[in-house]
This record gives sequence, structure tokens and C-alpha cells, in this order.
Amino acid sequence: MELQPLDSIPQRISSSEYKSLHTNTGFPAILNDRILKAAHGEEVDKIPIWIMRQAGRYLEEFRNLRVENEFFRICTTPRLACEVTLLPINLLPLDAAIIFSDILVIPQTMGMEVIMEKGKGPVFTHPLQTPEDINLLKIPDISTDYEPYLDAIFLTRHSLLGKVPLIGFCGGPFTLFTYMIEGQGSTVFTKSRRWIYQYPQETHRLLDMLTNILCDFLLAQICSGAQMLQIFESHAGILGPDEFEEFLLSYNRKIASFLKEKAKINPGLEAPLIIFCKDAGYALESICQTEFDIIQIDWTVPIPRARELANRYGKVLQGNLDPAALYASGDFIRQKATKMVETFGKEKYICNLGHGIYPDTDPEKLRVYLETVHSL
Ligand SMILES: Cc1c2[nH]c(c1CCC(=O)O)Cc1[nH]c(c(CCC(=O)O)c1C)Cc1[nH]c(c(CCC(=O)O)c1C)Cc1[nH]c(c(C)c1CCC(=O)O)C2
Repeated sequence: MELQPLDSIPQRISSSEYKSLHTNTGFPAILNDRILKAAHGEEVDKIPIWIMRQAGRYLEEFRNLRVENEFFRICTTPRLACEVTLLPINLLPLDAAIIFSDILVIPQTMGMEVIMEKGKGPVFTHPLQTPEDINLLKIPDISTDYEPYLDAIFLTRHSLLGKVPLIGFCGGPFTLFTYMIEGQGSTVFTKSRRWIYQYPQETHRLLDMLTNILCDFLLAQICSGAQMLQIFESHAGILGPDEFEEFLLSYNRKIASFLKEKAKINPGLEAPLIIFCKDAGYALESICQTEFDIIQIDWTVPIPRARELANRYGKVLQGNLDPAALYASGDFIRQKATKMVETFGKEKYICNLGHGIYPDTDPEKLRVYLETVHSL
């Protein structure tokens, strides 16, 4: 697929106009809308499938591009972000594209510095140490700070030529909070868990601030061309049920209500909303009792129980093969995928993995998974 020259693409609406809730028009007509149909609970010809981290390091083409380009430079250069987003779409039979970016761009726009360390992942140079540090954060300026990310969405929506819908995303308020406190990934998250008990008020203040920012950021993504949105609460598994409700789900409820309210006033802003609370199968029923349309589950969640709850609350399910299963033989992947789809059922279902694809996965194994699901 050729990238369109920039001057052949109409101008994205100016950021100040987001507030007046006009969506861009003039995007290419959609050719494959099966994921949007499934999202609305409609019948589909084939089961739609996309893969978390589908544009990442398991693709040689991405690794080559990374040699010359620092990770966050790709995120902030619309042409590069667009090129990387399209890579897997041109190579594999996927039913959606997800904009190339990262959940940590939001803490960056709030003034925090994040470095992508080889072999270690993202590291914050100055994580928040005490509640006083919250005062050093800034509220991003919608008309300047988000510009590269929104331009990337706009350019990519055009460059996709309607081949598949474009998914926008952000990290959930709680997961961003944990990164801002821990400064990096963790297995125990003792600093973040300490904050919620030692400084509950200040924790709520920060989560509130993040929630307001994410509402604006997601709405701006829809205005710029995102057709579906996913919120990644990757660290949901570290909370108990009460804390999950108080510090995580209540904030995501606010985001979903905000976006649904905007779509009620302006139907052009309607975009199905996906929530992924990783390792929070314990809270699946509460997650189903929100305004999110699609519930992504990881592989630890029993599919029959998820289906029962999703049906009870009118939700679509997304998931959930263990990404490690793609290390198995092609035959095993075929059998496992077939059984998985039969258990989910073919309606109100979007196929994906249970978490992002691992960097050392053989892309041909992913192809086996995709083709199996499409053949069912
Ligand atoms: C927690 C989280 C992050 N980022 C993200 C999450 C939520 C999903 C999840 O739970 O995995 C989300 C994300 N990160 C990236 C995307 C792009 C779109 C896609 O292809 O899915 C998406 C949707 C690109 C990326 N984000 C990152 C890479 C690899 C960086 C590199 O090229 O060096 C990519 C392609 C880096 C990143 N960014 C983050 C981590 C923990 C890491 C390091 C782990 C790793 O290296 O895979 C933060």
C-alpha cells in the first residue's frame, strides 16, 4: 500500500475545533468493516481478528526501521507512525489497524521524561516520589501537545484507503498512575499500592487529573479519525476487588460515560469502546456493568463464564489466546484456535490474543492463527 502524499490529504481540523465536536469528513470509504459489525453485535461473514502489538518487534521490517529511529521519535513523527501502523496490514490478513504509539506518551505530555531502554523497556527519569510532585505536572495543551499523535491518526486513516478500520488507544488512568509512581515495569508494584493506602486523597487527585486528560485525548482521537478505541489497564491485576472499583473501574466508567455522552449529542463521534483490564478476571462482572461495548479478556479467564456475563450485560468479547501458544506447532495452534472460537461462539466476538504478541514470535505462526480463525 502506497502512502499518500501529504498535500493530497485534506487538513485535519484544528485542535481548538475539537471542543465544538466536529468530526473530519472525507475519509476513504471502508472496504472491510467486519470488526465494526461485530462490535455492534451484527452478523459477520468471517470472525474479525486483530492482534495487540501487531506492529511491533516480531516484524523484521519494524526492527529494521528501529535501527535508525528512536522509539518515541516514531511515535511523534506522523509519517513514521503511519508507516509502522500499515506494516502488518500489508503483510497479514488483519481486520483492523491500531495506531502506532504508546500509553506512556500521556505522562510525557504532562512533563515527565521517559526513556526506552534496550532490553528493559520504558524508564522514567524522575518518577513521582511524594504527593507534592503532583504539583509539578502540567495539564497537556490539546492544541499543541497531542498534535503529532492526532496527525498520525489522521494521516493513517487516509493512508489505509479504507482497507480496515483504525483503532486508537490510551493507557487507563490506573496503569498510567502505576508507571508514574514506579518509574518502570514491576512485578510487585509496592510503591503504587503503598500510595493508594498512604495517600488515598492525593491518589484520587492524580487519577482524576489523568481521567480528564484521557477523556479529551480519546475524544480528539475520534475527531482525528480513530474508529474504535481501546483502553489498556495492563496493571489491573494488582488490586483487590474493592480497590479495583475505587481506584480503577470508577475512573474508566467516567471515561466511557463521557465518550458515550458526546456520541449522543453528535452521532458522528460514535466509536465502539474496548476495555482491557489485564489479570482482572476476578472483576469481570463489574467490568461488564459499564458502558464499554467490548470486553477484552486475557487467557486466564474461563471463556464460558465470560460469555455468560457478556450475554447477560449485552457485551461483545475480545481475546484471548495465550501469546505464548504461538510458540507451539502450526497443528497445535490450529486445534487450539478452533476450540477457542467454538467456546466463544462466532457472534459478538472479536478475536485477538490475551496480551500483546511477543517480540520473538515467528510471523508465520501468527499467520496460521489468523488464517485458522478466518476459516472457521
Ligand atoms: C503497558 C503498555 C506499554 N505500552 C502499551 C501497553 C499496554 C499493553 C500491554 O499491556 O502490553 C501499549 C502499546 N505499545 C505499543 C503499541 C502499538 C500498537 C500495537 O502494535 O499494538 C501499543 C498499543 C508499541 C510499543 N511499545 C513498546 C514497543 C517496543 C519498543 C522497542 O521497539 O524498543 C512497542 C512496539 C515499548 C513498551 N511500552 C510499554 C512497555 C511495557 C514496553 C516495553 C515492553 C516491550 O518492549 O515490549 C508500555
